[in-house]
Amino acid sequence: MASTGLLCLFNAKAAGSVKALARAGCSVCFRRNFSSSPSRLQSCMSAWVIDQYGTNGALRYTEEATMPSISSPTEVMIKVYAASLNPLDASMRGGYGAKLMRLRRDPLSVMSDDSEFPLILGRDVSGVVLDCGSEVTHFTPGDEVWAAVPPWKQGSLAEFVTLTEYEVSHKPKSLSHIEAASIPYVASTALSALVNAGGLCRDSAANKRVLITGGSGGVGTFSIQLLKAWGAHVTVTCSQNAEGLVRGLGADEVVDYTAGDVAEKLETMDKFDVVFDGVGGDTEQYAMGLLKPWSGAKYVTLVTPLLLNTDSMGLLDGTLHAGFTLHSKAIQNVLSSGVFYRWGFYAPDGPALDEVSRLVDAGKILPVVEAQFPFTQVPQAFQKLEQGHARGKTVVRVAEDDDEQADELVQSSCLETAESEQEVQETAKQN
Ligand SMILES: NC(=O)C1=CN([C@@H]2O[C@H](COP(=O)(O)OP(=O)(O)OC[C@H]3O[C@@H](n4cnc5c(N)ncnc54)[C@H](OP(=O)(O)O)[C@@H]3O)[C@@H](O)[C@H]2O)C=CC1
Repeated sequence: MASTGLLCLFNAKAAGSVKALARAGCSVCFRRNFSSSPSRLQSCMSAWVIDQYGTNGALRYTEEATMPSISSPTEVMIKVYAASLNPLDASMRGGYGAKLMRLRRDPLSVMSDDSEFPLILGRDVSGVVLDCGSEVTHFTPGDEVWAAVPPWKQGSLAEFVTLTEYEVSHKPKSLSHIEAASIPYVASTALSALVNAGGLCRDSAANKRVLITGGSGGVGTFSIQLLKAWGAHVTVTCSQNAEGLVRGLGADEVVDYTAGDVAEKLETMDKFDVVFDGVGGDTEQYAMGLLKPWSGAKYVTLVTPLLLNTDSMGLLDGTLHAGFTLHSKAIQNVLSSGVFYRWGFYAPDGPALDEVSRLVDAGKILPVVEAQFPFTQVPQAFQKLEQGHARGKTVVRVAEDDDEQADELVQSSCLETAESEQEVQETAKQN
């Protein structure tokens, strides 16, 4: 370590604040100096990218990914501390949704050969604001933030990510970056689906009977807690070995879908106001019969054919086909039993995350981190994701906390000093 770095380190420590290191601009202590806008200092960053769609082998680590920049006055640049993985990341790595995402990224791309690669995956971020556009009003550099990165934007498996102010929220103070990164994407999805499609909200959910299928995964573990915080009665389907987890998060009733006919068991229960389906497939067949008829009850599924249709049929035909499927199911169900059939989707919503942040800091929502991996092991994190049977979330530590880094440096430099003092004493003794 350079002596100037050591000097900074001890001055900062003596001043009682290791963060003073970064403010003092002791870039020599760190791999990079993040205390100024990086857009002026560097043009490359570390990231995991894909250059083509494929299996895990398509993931490539590079230190030469293009730095994002603030290209509109409402954008915020974030230094990523932690990211987490969602099933969508593995699907997108394989090309799922490629046509629609490409159009959303760049509407002119359908008429050109411009490639979307290299593409950075990762939908959740917890980090620190580095730079803000001139019209950003809610954030300033240094703020700790969290966000769900829309799938059409470059993701969070990178040192930096740029989002619009509307997509970003202040991170809950009570959570570490690793814990915080486990929440935004599942929270944004659950909120969008439950509120916009399910018609539930803080003021209307009390005593509503809600069934969540797939309660042990990322969306499920968050939704149980959100609905309990809103006063709903929550029934969950999951495997037998996840019962303790979902009950611990507040589920009132749990049905083990691996032990016999799940539909039969659910049919013995009182009917539901909302079924929130994170499993799809057969669930749809029996879920309609579980809802209270002619009472405005809603079935909301996250497992929709929209992106599969646009991938296989093209944008126009795929969208029309998906729209036809949705409308025919919706009409059939509302006419036959007065229940509403709806699709739920992720939607970016920073203000909704502000509300989640308050619930987290009030102790009403806990992060459920099942596994965490260092940034060097992103392919292993994908392997874990693809094994399925999630019990909460898989998180990637993109950067270590500056305090921890500085403390480690302080400790190692103290060690170096102690070792050199010992050497001096030994040399003196020999002389
Ligand atoms: N439309 C949209 O915008 C979005 C859609 N999604 C989709 O929602 C679904 C859930 O997402 P997420 O929670 O992140 O996924 P996870 O992989 O985190 O969780 C899925 C959970 O479901 C459990 N499970 C599997 N089969 C069943 C079953 N038959 N009955 C009950 N539980 C089951 C799994 O555990 P085990 O196998 O051990 O039982 C696992 O705990 C995914 O299909 C995802 O793609 C998610 C986000 C946005």
